[in-house]
Amino acid sequence: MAGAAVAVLAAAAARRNPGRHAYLLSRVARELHDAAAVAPSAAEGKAGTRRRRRRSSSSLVLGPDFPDTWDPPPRDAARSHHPQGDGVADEKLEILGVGSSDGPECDLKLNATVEYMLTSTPLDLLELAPLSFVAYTDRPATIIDGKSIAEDIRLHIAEEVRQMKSAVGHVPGLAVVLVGDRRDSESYVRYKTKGCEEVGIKSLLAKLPGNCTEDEVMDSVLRYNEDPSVHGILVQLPLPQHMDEERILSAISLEKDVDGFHPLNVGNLALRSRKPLFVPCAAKACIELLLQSGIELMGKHVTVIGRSKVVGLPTSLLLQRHHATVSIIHAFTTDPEAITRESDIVISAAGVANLVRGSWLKQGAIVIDVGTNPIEDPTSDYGYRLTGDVCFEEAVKVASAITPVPGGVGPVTIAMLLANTLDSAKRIYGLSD
Ligand SMILES: Nc1nc2c(c(=O)[nH]1)N[C@@H](CN(C=O)c1ccc(C(=O)N[C@@H](CCC(=O)O)C(=O)O)cc1)CN2
Repeated sequence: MAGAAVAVLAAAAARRNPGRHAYLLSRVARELHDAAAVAPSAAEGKAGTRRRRRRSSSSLVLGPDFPDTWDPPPRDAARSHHPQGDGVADEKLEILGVGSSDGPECDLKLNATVEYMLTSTPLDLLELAPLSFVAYTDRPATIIDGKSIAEDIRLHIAEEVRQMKSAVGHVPGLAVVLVGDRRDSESYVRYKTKGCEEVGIKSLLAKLPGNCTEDEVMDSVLRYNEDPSVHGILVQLPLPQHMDEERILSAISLEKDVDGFHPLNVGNLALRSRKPLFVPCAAKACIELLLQSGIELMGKHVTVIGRSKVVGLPTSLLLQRHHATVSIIHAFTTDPEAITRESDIVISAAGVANLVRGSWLKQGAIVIDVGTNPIEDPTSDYGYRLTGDVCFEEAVKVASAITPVPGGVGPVTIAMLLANTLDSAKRIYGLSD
């Protein structure tokens, strides 16, 4: 909302409710401040450089509400994106053969190396190239720095939490239900608790043994539903096999469902005429990373790999709300490479290490890697390390922008959870914009 419009609303609300007055005025100041900030694009600067970003508000994340008329889309929106310039004519490309191999990371063999001076567009080149060849540019992709984006978002949330505290005397509260002792789940819950501490959100944890009953989990959820100091509730997934996940997630109060997994929130995300109260955090993180990198979604061909409730499904629904053309790839898809090779943007949430090879990508594609897969690594202190779904060392040579693992989608996912918890508390205290 424009700063001036917020100012008018703030003045009107102040007459009705002086308690909101100070809060809304500080929001006006922030809106005006944000309006002056320049939204960066991946085209600007090198990865990792600190710069001011405009945070995408919840309504921006849900996408613009345009009707489905079948007029041709604006030309700009449909053009393919290359953050480091419009097209790569005259750019030197290395054409590398791909075959079986002893490559270090992604089992890549380079059979032949041919250098071309490219005088046409990358697409033309790929059409001319034999299928078994992949074009690698000598200009590596921009690395989208999720850690730094998450840090900016947390600073913004911390400021809003302080304002809430002085306006209504309360801070947002997040309750987590953790069942069992999976090491990965325990780490993710630790990140969530630490994130809460950093921004001033109160966190509560119900830790239950893996052999507890479904009703004990339900009791924790129902207790948090009734607790007025709790504005967000999540049940860490996966739950042990013997539990009915859908029953438990449906028991979370719709107004506190900060993971957005309640069937009504998922349904409202799927229906374009409706607004869900919450959007799942990883899906929101993918869109946030793309928008903050200045990447246009309307009219783009985006392929989502995976269709889980946690990432793939909500991401594909959210992308449609942004007017992207969405392909969904899953374990039964025949020839997934053929689909990804046609895509402007590839978002992978398959949970399979190094599934997406360089040869799966179109030159200049944007790659968002949601996978965090543990793979054996005797050189690491833990005996394993995390790797994404995408073979980074190959993809970085083909893509124009890519998220790393770790340090890409993960930290922004946690930041989105904090943002959802703040939004929930604002809604409950009548402080929403
Ligand atoms: N109730 C939920 N359960 C699960 C969700 C979820 O959103 N809600 N998502 C995943 C796990 N997850 C959050 O819960 C999650 C996964 C990974 C990260 C993250 O920050 N990863 C880091 C690397 C982690 C490391 O080094 O250990 C990164 O990518 O940089 C955050 C959250 C399944 N369950």
